[in-house]
Amino acid sequence: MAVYTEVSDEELTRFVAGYDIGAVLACKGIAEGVENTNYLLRTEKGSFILTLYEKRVRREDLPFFLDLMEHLAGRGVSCPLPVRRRDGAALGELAGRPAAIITFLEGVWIRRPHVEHCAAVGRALAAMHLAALDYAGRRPNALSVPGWGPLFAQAEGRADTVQPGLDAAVREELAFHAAHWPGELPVGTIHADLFPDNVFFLRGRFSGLIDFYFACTDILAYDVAICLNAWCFEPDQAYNATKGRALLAGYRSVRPLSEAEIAALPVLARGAALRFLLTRLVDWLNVPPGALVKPKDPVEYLKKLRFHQRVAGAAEYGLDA
Ligand SMILES: Nc1ncnc2c1ncn2[C@@H]1O[C@H](COP(=O)(O)OP(=O)(O)O)[C@@H](O)[C@H]1O
Ligand SMILES: N[C@@H](CCOP(=O)(O)O)C(=O)O
Repeated sequence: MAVYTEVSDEELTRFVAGYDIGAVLACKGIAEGVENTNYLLRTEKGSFILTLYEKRVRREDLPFFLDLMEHLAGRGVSCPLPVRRRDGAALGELAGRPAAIITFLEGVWIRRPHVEHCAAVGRALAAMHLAALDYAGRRPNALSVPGWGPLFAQAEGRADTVQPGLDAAVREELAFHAAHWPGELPVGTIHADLFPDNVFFLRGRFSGLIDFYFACTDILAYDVAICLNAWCFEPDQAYNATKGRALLAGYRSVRPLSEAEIAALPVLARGAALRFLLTRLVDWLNVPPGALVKPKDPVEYLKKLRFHQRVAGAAEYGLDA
């Protein structure tokens, strides 16, 4: 359960009184997510998500995320909407943290995605990329190549306690990306964390996207690579090319991928694997005392990285011609 910050009844009542959503009927910590504190809030006007933004979220980035949700929803992307306070602000302060209330999205996330879910997420990702083309907000990706070295420094020589050889493996990979990261691919607003737990389905059909708190301005095909990692590996970390083919075909049915984007997929997928390996490693080694959170396994992403290192070309991801 990700609840880093407890909220007293008095604080909550005062906070919610700033909104036009009626009185609080119930508020429960949510047993999912690892980044922020989330509560399911029920009021006289319905169900909402109350989020208190934690360590990785910089306060100055919050308008980018909240405005992006409004922009996407306005362009027909199914995603939560920030609820505005009576004074018009989408962002407030609760228990010493920046906090917002967003609308509740109906649906559930899929624990064991099938091929059709991968196709649906490919389509949804491409639709999000297109809908965000005219989004004016810009946010450089703090978790791209220049950020990976400083992130790894937070594991301070402790990587081998998690997996022998991990320290050297990460150092080699950092050097590889410093030399090979592609520079000329189409850039736009990316979700950057579109894992199965951030995509909802209702009665078997795609119902929407959540959790835009890693969204940033970066290479669009990098977002595709993140999804290949998150959706197309089996629990034993074997790559499933049928799922990969479905995800890529779904994406390309909405937004074509250029030859350069396709050629770059193996490097982007390696980078995506390293990025999540690093955040998971740092989180694994630094669980805040008393926090109700289950850190995610970094070694899972080392295995994915090893797969991409062996890939000879993008065709291995299951690309149709
Ligand atoms: N708008 C929403 N509608 C419904 N459920 C939500 C919504 N936002 C978050 N949740 C629930 O909270 C969980 C954690 O949210 P998430 O944004 O992924 O957390 P984190 O910021 O820690 O990554 C989700 O898996 C989902 O169960
Ligand atoms: N998706 C990341 C963790 C952060 O996302 P959350 O939505 O699960 O809080 C990972 O799997 O490492």
